[in-house]
Amino acid sequence: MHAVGIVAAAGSGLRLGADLPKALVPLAGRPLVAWSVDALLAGGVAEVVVAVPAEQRAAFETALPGVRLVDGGATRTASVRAALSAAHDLGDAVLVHDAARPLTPPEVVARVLAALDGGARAVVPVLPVVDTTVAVDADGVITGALPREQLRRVQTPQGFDRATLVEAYGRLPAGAELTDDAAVVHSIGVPVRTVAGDERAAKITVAHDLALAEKQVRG
Ligand SMILES: Nc1ccn([C@@H]2O[C@H](COP(=O)(O)OP(=O)(O)OP(=O)(O)O)[C@@H](O)[C@H]2O)c(=O)n1
Ligand SMILES: C[C@](O)(CO)[C@H](O)COP(=O)(O)O
Repeated sequence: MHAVGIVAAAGSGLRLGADLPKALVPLAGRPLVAWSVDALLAGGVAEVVVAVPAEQRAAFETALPGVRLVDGGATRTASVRAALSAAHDLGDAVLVHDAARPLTPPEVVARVLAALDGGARAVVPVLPVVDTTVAVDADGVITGALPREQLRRVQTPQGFDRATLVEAYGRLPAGAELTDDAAVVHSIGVPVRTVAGDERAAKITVAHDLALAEKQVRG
């Protein structure tokens, strides 16, 4: 199976609050996006396309020499759509990954690829929910507890049969924004399988996450 990786790296990282785009923020001296590209390649992806903020393209070319870059969009959905258009002729599988998950172990990538190889059209890595999880009303008052044994936290990379992902994005209305790519294929009725995720694949969202990742790298 020839798998192409798409790395969504065009976000600004408002919640992290750094003075450069989140994907370029260094972790142990290397930009987050470089770690995430390497994770995909180490796990068995053959080549990678990275969606970057158009106005920062030169900085990304420096951070990722020789890697194919495309201009991302205003939302994650738009960025993945742009990269998928650029990559649509490549490979029979596509793995979509967040630049913000730099320490994803290669085993997670390999598990996603193995499930695709086994015939799945859509695969996501997941983790159990470990806290009591509740719904609240507009005033923040709990309206009920959710059955956490049925809930999962969804990570990336998310893997797809290429034709399925292309069709799902093709049928998604322009301007629609979904929080991940599994939701895009689910919206056209494709079953999404799950494989085990990994706590080390945590998303860097706020400064505390970056501090934890630094500790993880430095041991
Ligand atoms: N227009 C966008 C927005 C997000 N992303 C990417 O989607 C991933 C997950 O998004 P998130 O962690 O929310 O990143 P940001 O949107 O940059 O963060 P924030 O919401 O704090 O600004 C990131 O790797 C980010 O670069 C993207 O490619 N294009
Ligand atoms: C794609 C994702 O990482 C799966 O958990 C998540 O939906 C991204 O959410 P964000 O709000 O764009 O960080």
